[in-house]
Amino acid sequence: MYMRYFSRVFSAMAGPRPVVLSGPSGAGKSTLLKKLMKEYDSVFGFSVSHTTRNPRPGEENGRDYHYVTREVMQAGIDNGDFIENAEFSGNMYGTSKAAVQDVQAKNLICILDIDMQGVRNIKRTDLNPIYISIQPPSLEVLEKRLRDRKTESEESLQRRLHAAKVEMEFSKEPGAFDVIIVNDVLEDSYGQLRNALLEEINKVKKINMSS
Ligand SMILES: Nc1ncnc2c1ncn2[C@@H]1O[C@H](COP(=O)(O)OP(=O)(O)OP(=O)(O)O)[C@@H](O)[C@H]1O
Ligand SMILES: Nc1nc2c(ncn2[C@@H]2O[C@H](COP(=O)(O)O)[C@@H](O)[C@H]2O)c(=O)[nH]1
Repeated sequence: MYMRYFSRVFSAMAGPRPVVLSGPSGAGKSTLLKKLMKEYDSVFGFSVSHTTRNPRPGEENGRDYHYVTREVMQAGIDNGDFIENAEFSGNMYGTSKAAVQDVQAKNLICILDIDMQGVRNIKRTDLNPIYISIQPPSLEVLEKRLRDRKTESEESLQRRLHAAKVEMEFSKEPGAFDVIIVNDVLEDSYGQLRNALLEEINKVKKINMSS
């Protein structure tokens, strides 16, 4: 009930439509969204999620994630601070209301990088984002990318590959996503992502120019 009320407040603010990027771990979501935010730094803002997983080398608290303990995360969830949350590969993840609000307050397009549980939960709110699925060319390519990234233990990698099969099936459900991008050649995929968002990008640019 409260979640719906809060979401309605978001919609009523009538800023640009948020964007949800989802798809299997290792498909290339962060790679693509980093390119997008580099090219359009005054157009997009990243919704910084909370997670209980440890930071990877190069990741920064408050920029990539808010790294918290299970106790802190659970307390936030119980307090109603999150729009959605999920358990993924042995860790908790969630989008706080503040994370989205911070971006929307700047009139930027808010990008959420979330798993399929997050997509299902966001669909129950009035956030009304554009849903984009980033898919790998195949499970074999995905495994190679995840192994080459060298961020996962063998156990975590196997969990992520298992989840990936479910995520790949989910993307085929009618109406699950507005756009599906198979991330094979990075520049091609990036072009498709940019095209899919061009209308929203131009809206924000226009608003920024007139203010
Ligand atoms: N088109 C591509 N061709 C080759 N390698 C790619 C391509 N896109 C991404 N990669 C590489 O694949 C790996 C996984 O990409 P990335 O970390 O962006 O995936 P992700 O979907 O954000 O994963 P996670 O959900 O686990 O954060 C990275 O090492 C990245 O450099
Ligand atoms: N439901 C949510 N999923 C999230 C959130 N933040 C990230 N994610 C997804 O988790 C997996 C793993 O991410 P990683 O950084 O550990 O590789 C990936 O699919 C992300 O999209 C969130 O707030 N909610």
